[in-house]
Amino acid sequence: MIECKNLSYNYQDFQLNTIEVLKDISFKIDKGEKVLLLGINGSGKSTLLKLLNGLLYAKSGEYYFKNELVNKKYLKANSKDFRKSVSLQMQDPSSMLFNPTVYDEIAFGLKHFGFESVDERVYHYAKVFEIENILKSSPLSLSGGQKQKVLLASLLCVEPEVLLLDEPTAHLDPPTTGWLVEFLDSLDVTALISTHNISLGKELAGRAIVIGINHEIVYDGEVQALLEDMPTLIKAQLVHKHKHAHEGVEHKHYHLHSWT
Ligand SMILES: Nc1ncnc2c1ncn2[C@@H]1O[C@H](COP(=O)(O)OP(=O)(O)OP(=O)(O)O)[C@@H](O)[C@H]1O
Repeated sequence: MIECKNLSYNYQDFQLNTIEVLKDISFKIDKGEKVLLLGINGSGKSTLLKLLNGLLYAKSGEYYFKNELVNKKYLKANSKDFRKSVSLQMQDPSSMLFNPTVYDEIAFGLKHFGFESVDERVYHYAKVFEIENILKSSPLSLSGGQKQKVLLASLLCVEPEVLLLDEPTAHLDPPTTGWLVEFLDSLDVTALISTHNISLGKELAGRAIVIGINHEIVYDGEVQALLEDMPTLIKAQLVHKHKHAHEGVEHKHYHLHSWT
């Protein structure tokens, strides 16, 4: 479904220095596969998701979607189909909510992509995400968790084939996080899910891709094997040290659990 071959990307800072953020990234994701995307702050996860959503173009290397090379020419010719098929949830939900009401927000994509029974679908997804009571509210007046739910409802209602999720549980409370994890598990969709909450790893996906501190892939394999691979976790800085006591003896050692 998705294939990246030797993708690289860089930005320029305000002094026009080149900043490498993705180096020689290669992987394949099959249809229906759910994959975690892990890496420290600034390792390049959001940039990779934007490349896969066609918001950015690779500086070198190739990106194939359903065996088609995704470049400017492809996107010009297939923009609508591609946008309907590949949905990106950006890290900050506020940056993606622009309609006057929650109802309009969910209906927007449905109307844009020519779905029938828009009203019925909006109410269906509002029910699924338990946001029926805020359909008339302005998205900007909502809490972080409510915004996240509205955004996910507006993306999922057009039934994308690929979901690119950038920290989908970031604004959610523990019960809503649990609900979302189960909900994603129930979806028959291909997904690449960026998260810092490694403790949710096994619930979210079977496979993990880890981008290391040098912006290269340092691991691509089973989540469970990664969780048992302390040298790789330390190398990619996916574990933390903090002080705590066992039987009254205070000490520090590496921990995998999330802080949240
Ligand atoms: N538009 C931009 N212009 C210049 N530099 C950028 C831009 N967007 C991101 N960067 C830089 O690229 C690097 C990778 O950023 P990116 O957001 O992809 O990382 P990330 O792994 O998603 O981080 P986080 O876990 O903090 O969300 C960072 O150093 C960031 O400062």
